[in-house]
Amino acid sequence: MPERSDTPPASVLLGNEPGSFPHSVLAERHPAIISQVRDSFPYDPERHRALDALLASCTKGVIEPLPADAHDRDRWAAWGAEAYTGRSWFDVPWLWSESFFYRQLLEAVGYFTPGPWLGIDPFRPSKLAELNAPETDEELAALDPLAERPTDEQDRALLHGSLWGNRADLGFRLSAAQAATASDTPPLVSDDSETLWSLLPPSGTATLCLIADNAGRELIPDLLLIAHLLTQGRIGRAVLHIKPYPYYVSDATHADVLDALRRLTSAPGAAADYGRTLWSAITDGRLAVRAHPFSSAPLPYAEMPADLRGELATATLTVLKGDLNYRRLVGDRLWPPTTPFLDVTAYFPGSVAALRTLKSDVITGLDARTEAALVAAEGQKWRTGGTHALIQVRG
Ligand SMILES: O=P(O)(O)OC[C@H]1O[C@](O)(CO)[C@@H](O)[C@@H]1O
Repeated sequence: MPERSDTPPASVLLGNEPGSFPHSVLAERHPAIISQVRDSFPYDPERHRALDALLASCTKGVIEPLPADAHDRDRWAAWGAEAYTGRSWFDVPWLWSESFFYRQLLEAVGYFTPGPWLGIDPFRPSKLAELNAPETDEELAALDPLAERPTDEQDRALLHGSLWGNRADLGFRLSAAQAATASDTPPLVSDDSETLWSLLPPSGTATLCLIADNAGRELIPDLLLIAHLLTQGRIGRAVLHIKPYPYYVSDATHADVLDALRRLTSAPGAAADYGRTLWSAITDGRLAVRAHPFSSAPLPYAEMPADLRGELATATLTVLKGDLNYRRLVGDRLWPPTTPFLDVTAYFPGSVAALRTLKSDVITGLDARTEAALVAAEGQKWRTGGTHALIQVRG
């Protein structure tokens, strides 16, 4: 059972308010993603017809059921599909709507259907383009001078690399944390990194669960951070939670982990050392990769199943990456920004940290002065622009 919190729940975000960010995601972003997917591979007419049907459904229609023989139909029923089928995508919880959209998109392209498209990730071309971009080379080259710096600087740079990587911007250059935003408000709106480091002393015994977000230029710095923590003895073991199937365009799957590892091991200089550290940690069991079905559930983590709760309870620290995981961690609700992070995560089965750039309206744990400065400088744009970030920890 979740631990009690005295904070009354705020309203769950829906997508039915024109002009709001959730509405724009459903009304504009989802159709654009369907177009992008159409162009990613030479899909056959049947796949195009299924994409046409999904486009009509998600813009003007209602939520359709999964096929009767879908392998995960019962799971989605337990996650709410029975209650939401037949309703407008805009009138059910936004988190649910968005998550089910990606499930139906995979249905449309035959990802789960025996045949030629089985297991073909429609987002793989864009993920690979990002992984192989010259910017990634530059960012990996920055690891060479970093290797000469004192350990505490490396700690900080790699933590910030993982944090800002969520903006698809590897930030392990030491200046990243000071980079100015458009309004000159601080890039980090909340910074509990000292608590985070205090939870991982270099004793070699800690277990880290890292619940990953995006592939490519976010996953690379996540992996670098894990390699660094293992090398420094701040952790003895890590479990990397990834998605069981392609999700939210760029979310990391096991194939993406393997692509990222190969990218590291084939790079020149220090990057390859990190790659080899990770490769041997996987082969000797110090780094495990796990694709729990709940990783792509349309539900907050407060509703996580008992097996996952048990697993996270044994971790020294669980780090959740990214915006979507943050929404799921604190509940996808329009909290007053000063709602204590400790209250809304009181249910979590162990120490937990969020590393997130701000890309949706949900926010907790701000002090009143920070919130006032952000609003004065940017109105409400700071919530969704991706130019601000946070490190929040419940020890
Ligand atoms: O990759 P991240 O950081 O989880 O961000 C994904 C975010 O993108 C959106 O899908 C649309 O902007 C948000 O709903 C979601 O929170």
